Amino acid sequence: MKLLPRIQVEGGAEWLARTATQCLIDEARLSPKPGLVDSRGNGAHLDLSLALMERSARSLTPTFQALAQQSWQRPADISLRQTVGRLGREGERQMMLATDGVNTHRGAIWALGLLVSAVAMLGGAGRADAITRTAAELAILPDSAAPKTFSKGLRATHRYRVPGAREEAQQAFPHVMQHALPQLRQSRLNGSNETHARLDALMAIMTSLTDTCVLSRAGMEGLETMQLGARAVLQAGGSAQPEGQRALAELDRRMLALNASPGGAADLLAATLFLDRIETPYIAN
Ligand SMILES: CC(C)(COP(=O)(O)OP(=O)(O)OC[C@H]1O[C@@H](n2cnc3c(N)ncnc32)[C@H](O[C@H]2O[C@H](COP(=O)(O)OP(=O)(O)OP(=O)(O)O)[C@@H](O)[C@H]2O)[C@@H]1O)[C@@H](O)C(=O)NCCC(=O)NCCS
Ligand SMILES: Nc1ncnc2[nH]cnc12
Repeated sequence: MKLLPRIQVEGGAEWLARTATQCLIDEARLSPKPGLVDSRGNGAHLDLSLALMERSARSLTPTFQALAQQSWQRPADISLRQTVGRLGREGERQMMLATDGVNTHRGAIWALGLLVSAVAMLGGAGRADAITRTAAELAILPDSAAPKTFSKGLRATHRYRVPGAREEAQQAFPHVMQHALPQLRQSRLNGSNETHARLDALMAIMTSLTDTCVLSRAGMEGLETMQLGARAVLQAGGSAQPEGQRALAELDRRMLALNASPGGAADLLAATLFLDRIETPYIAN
């Protein structure tokens, strides 16, 4: 009997890590995604492939597991923020080792890492709104050990005066909670299959995210192309409809012509799939 809490932590952490990894793999395989790596190919990327994305996702399971173990039933305070930051950076190192130095999942480690920690902080369960609020409590705490380097994302948020990955988490993931999760579930209710429902959820994120990957590669023209194109897909009834499929193919063509890839939106789709599974775990296993 005395061992039960320990078993709960270990079993819960292992399940959360496996689920987070699977959501990264599901996101990578989902097709057709505009500009992104998917089952068809490399999208706008010269240095990425589906095999590399999957290898990267698998390299992150121990990071997610450690995040869950260390966060179990702990409050959002500086001590936990430091632990999560250290584990997140160690995860980035593992990812770079697995990919020979290609940045596949930096934004995903941030978003899913915070969400895995938040579920654990809540004792291994919880509704999506409580989880994202808890993740935000952690994300707004100062990261004293952060390197003082200027990342591509930071440069884009300053240049275009827009929010990026940091703000998305600090605001409790509005693109997941207000756009992607409702769209995922509405498309399922409308009778769409899982692939179309997930593509629609991705479109819902892309209608308004200021994705710093797109901004870095293709500027404001790329961002507007992404947002307008995603709106056109949803206005045509979504990716299950022939007109929506035509709009999606057109968006893919335009994103490739601009060398634009919405890596941040892809990360938030993985985060959406994760929260969806936490709320309905029978889908996952
Ligand atoms: C706070 C951090 C997220 C650091 O953020 P920052 O903006 O300073 O740094 P970036 O390195 O740019 O990483 C941000 C990544 O987040 C994704 N993203 C972009 N826009 C948004 C958005 N609006 N909302 C949410 N997420 C967003 C995106 O990740 C994806 O793209 C990556 C590939 O990007 P890039 O390297 O630019 O690649 P290419 O365009 O292909 O480059 P080239 O080929 O042209 O060279 C890929 O990783 C996707 O995941 C952004 O890149 C956070 O990372 C941090 O502080 N971490 C420290 C550790 C920590 O505290 N962790 C705690 C939780 S575990
Ligand atoms: N499918 C994908 N393609 C390119 N970059 C990504 N970042 C996260 N998922 C991605």
